[in-house]
Amino acid sequence: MIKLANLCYDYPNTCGLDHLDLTINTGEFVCLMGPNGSGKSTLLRILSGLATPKTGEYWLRDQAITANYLSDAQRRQRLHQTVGMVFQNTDVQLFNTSVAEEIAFGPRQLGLNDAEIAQRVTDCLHLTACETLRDRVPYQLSGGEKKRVALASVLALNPEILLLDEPLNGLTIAAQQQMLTLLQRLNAAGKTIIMASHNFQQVQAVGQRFIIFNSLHQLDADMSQADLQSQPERQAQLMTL
Ligand SMILES: Nc1ncnc2c1ncn2[C@@H]1O[C@H](COP(=O)(O)OP(=O)(O)OP(=O)(O)O)[C@@H](O)[C@H]1O
Repeated sequence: MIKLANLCYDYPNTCGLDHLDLTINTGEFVCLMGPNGSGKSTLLRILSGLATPKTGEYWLRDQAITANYLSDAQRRQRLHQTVGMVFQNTDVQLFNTSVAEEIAFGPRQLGLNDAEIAQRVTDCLHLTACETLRDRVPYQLSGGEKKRVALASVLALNPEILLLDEPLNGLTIAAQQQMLTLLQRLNAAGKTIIMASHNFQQVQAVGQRFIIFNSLHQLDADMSQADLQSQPERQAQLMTL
């Protein structure tokens, strides 16, 4: 579904990703791990179309996602319908005056009718356990509530692929477990989940595949949950991130 070939991304003064080759198949639950600054967020930004690589290729099914492709607003919208992103800092994502409006925003941009929009809002509020937040101002919510609302607003577009940048940050252990349970349910329903996380303790039982970057912004390891379980040294390393 996703194929990256020899992909490099440079910021003005530093490398973001160095020669990445990666294939992610439909329905996988992938955890991106690695030290601070190793390139996890950069990869998510590229996958979501917010950044384009300097060199290399990004293919989504049989479509090359290039700067030229993304220069067209309709194609960008098509990508965002397929690939939804929950940002690390949810404040950049929440800008409407109520939670219900926040969730309705994407479907409205798609031109859905009022009944369809209302249905999606109700469904996504329910799915993310945000019903009681419906009329609240998103900006005034707690960190954990904001994460759930940001996820609800992304789910309202019904994307096939969900990208999440540190979705457990700032959540209590109970809220982390709720978030992971929800992501597992979405994965079981067919969504591909690609999640950057430092929290190996929590994600080790949930992720089916672990893609690990090193401090040189390179792919250090790519292993299944079963492979990882047989490598205590690697587990110990991930515990320190
Ligand atoms: N906007 C930016 N401008 C310049 N350099 C950046 C920018 N964003 C990231 N970088 C650099 O690119 C490299 C990769 O950063 P990235 O944010 O992708 O890492 P990360 O693995 O997500 O880190 P973290 O775990 O701390 O969130 C780092 O060296 C970082 O300093």
